[in-house]
Amino acid sequence: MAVIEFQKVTKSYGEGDVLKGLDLQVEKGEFITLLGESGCGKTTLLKIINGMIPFDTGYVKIGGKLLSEWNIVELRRQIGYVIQHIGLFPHMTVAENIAYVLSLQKSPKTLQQQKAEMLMDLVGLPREFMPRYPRELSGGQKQRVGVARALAAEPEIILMDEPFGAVDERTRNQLQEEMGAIHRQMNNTILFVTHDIQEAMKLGTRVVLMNQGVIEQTGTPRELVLKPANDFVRRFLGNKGYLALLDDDHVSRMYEEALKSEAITEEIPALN
Ligand SMILES: Nc1ncnc2c1ncn2[C@@H]1O[C@H](COP(=O)(O)OP(=O)(O)OP(=O)(O)O)[C@@H](O)[C@H]1O
Repeated sequence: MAVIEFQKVTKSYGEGDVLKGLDLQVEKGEFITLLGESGCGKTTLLKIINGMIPFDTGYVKIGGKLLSEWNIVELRRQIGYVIQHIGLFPHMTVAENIAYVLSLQKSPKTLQQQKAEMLMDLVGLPREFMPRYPRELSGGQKQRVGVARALAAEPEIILMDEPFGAVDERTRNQLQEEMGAIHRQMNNTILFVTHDIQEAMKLGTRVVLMNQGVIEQTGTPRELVLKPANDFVRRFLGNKGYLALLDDDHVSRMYEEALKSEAITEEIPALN
């Protein structure tokens, strides 16, 4: 059973449809990267999932249950949400921010403390940061707290909207590595919005490439590059898709082999 299911979903903010009959099924444990140009509807899709934006027609199921049947507060507590400017609570310490959902659930203080410690280790934050306030953290550290906070209630689904867009490149790379490791360890279902091809290719077990409210292609990074569904995909990825794949040693080796094999050489996009 799909954890998230969209069937012919449309959404308009007034003029024209921003989502145009979108179908998407996400299985448990997938790391989906939602890729596409600014304004193509990525954030809208994401916010429909946690009920922050209503849709017009079609249906959406979360955990097999129609969105309309969910108690929205309960739903949101089961879905972690991480955004670019993370919105940590400024008057709460790092530990309190991380344990926020647990405190709402009235879980015992000792458990909150243990959970916060475990999550700080997981996202690579030194424990001595626990009593600090958000204003005393760097951008990358704030994002780590944001990720830890989103993980605290052990949500099945985590939505991430350009979470690493505002940090420097080195920190961004580190955060990407860590997110990949967290996903491998926790095996939750992640939907991650980005307009950065490199990031989408690096993180996604499956990439969903959107364009003006429709999905042009979904597939593994490799499938998108080797078997682009249409000219849009081919143009969008261009050399960047190919080069992003080459960043991964393993895929790079597969490519070397593929380049030697006449059978699929033609499917590899030209590098000029
Ligand atoms: N509340 C709103 N009212 C009116 N139009 C909106 C609203 N929110 C989004 N839109 C429009 O809907 C379209 C899709 O927006 P959305 O934020 O989903 O795109 P996106 O792919 O996430 O873009 P970006 O990468 O720039 O964040 C855009 O044209 C945007 O201007």
